[in-house]
Amino acid sequence: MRVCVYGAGAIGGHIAARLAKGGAEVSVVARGAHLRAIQASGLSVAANDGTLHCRPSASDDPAALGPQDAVIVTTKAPALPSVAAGIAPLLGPETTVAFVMNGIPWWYFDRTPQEGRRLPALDPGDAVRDAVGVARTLGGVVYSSATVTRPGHVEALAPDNRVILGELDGAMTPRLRALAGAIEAGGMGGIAVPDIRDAVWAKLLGNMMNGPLCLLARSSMRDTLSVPAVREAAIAAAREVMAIAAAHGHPITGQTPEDRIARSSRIPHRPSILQDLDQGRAMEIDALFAVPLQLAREAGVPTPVLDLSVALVTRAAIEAGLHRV
Ligand SMILES: NC(=O)C1=CN([C@@H]2O[C@H](COP(=O)(O)OP(=O)(O)OC[C@H]3O[C@@H](n4cnc5c(N)ncnc54)[C@H](OP(=O)(O)O)[C@@H]3O)[C@@H](O)[C@H]2O)C=CC1
Ligand SMILES: CC(C)(CO)C(=O)C(=O)O
Repeated sequence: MRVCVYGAGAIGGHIAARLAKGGAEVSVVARGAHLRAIQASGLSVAANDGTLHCRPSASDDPAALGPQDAVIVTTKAPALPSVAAGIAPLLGPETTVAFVMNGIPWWYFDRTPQEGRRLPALDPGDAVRDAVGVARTLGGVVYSSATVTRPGHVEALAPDNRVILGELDGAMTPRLRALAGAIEAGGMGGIAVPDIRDAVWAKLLGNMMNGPLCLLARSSMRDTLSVPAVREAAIAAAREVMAIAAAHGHPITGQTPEDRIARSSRIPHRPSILQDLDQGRAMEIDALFAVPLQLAREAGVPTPVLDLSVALVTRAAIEAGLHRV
């Protein structure tokens, strides 16, 4: 299977290495010093089950990589317009494109009773929709705590490593199973599900519970959540996310806020949105925080803890020049 990972940073680098380990023919779109390091020495991932190393074809020009069986997009949400502008050479008539990212996705209302509704903050001018098309699109969510530690090197040491994929209409199609299987073959969970929106909300629980608080504390999940008052705020935020998800028909089941916080409290990872603030990169404020809170307002769900924490981190992002309203 020919698979290109578009935006092979922390998460994309980890997925690319897993795909290569599983036997897929992998290429990556990357840029800058990270691209040059991959071209020169390959991609290394320090994972919980050992170090992975692969030598994918790598370029910042998708035309150099050509049409694929599948493309996995793993950029940050604010980079999606650049993906829309670049992706055409990777697409053949049958190419699947999986968006494996955090937050509410641009395709959220497609193939639902609200078909036709758009989320302009997530896909300005319908650029991704027009470039990729809904028919090719798979939704995706990833559990992994990953960081690019230096060009060409990713660290992803936490034990929970899974990619969850789904068709937008819930069908369990051969292309969905094939891509999940290619990831699974590399030793990372590759799970095909019939309701990817449930998985989107379950993942958002972690991002909304931890993200704003870690941003305010400028600290890892483990350090931030070690403070009892902060842990209480995180539990309150998690309850708010669960209420929004349930109000939109995607109840988060099988875990309590306390379970989720106990898991996060063990991980010395700086959430990727904090890594963006650290490194001066555009922040995923809309996908992770603003759009979910817009959905809360629409459903009449009160979210006082998130309202305050998100307002503060949005201010910080604007002040840092990493977000625009
Ligand atoms: N890191 C983590 O632990 C987790 C992250 N996520 C989610 O996964 C997604 C990816 O996050 P993460 O891997 O951390 O992000 P990274 O910033 O590490 O990786 C994204 C990569 O895409 C590159 N990129 C962006 N646009 C282009 C382009 N047009 N051409 C070539 N390369 C491009 C970036 O380059 P450059 O650096 O030059 O901008 C960067 O290397 C996000 O939605 C995030 O929220 C989900 C779970 C955990
Ligand atoms: C923090 C984590 C691992 C889960 O909430 C994440 O998704 C991120 O770093 O963006």
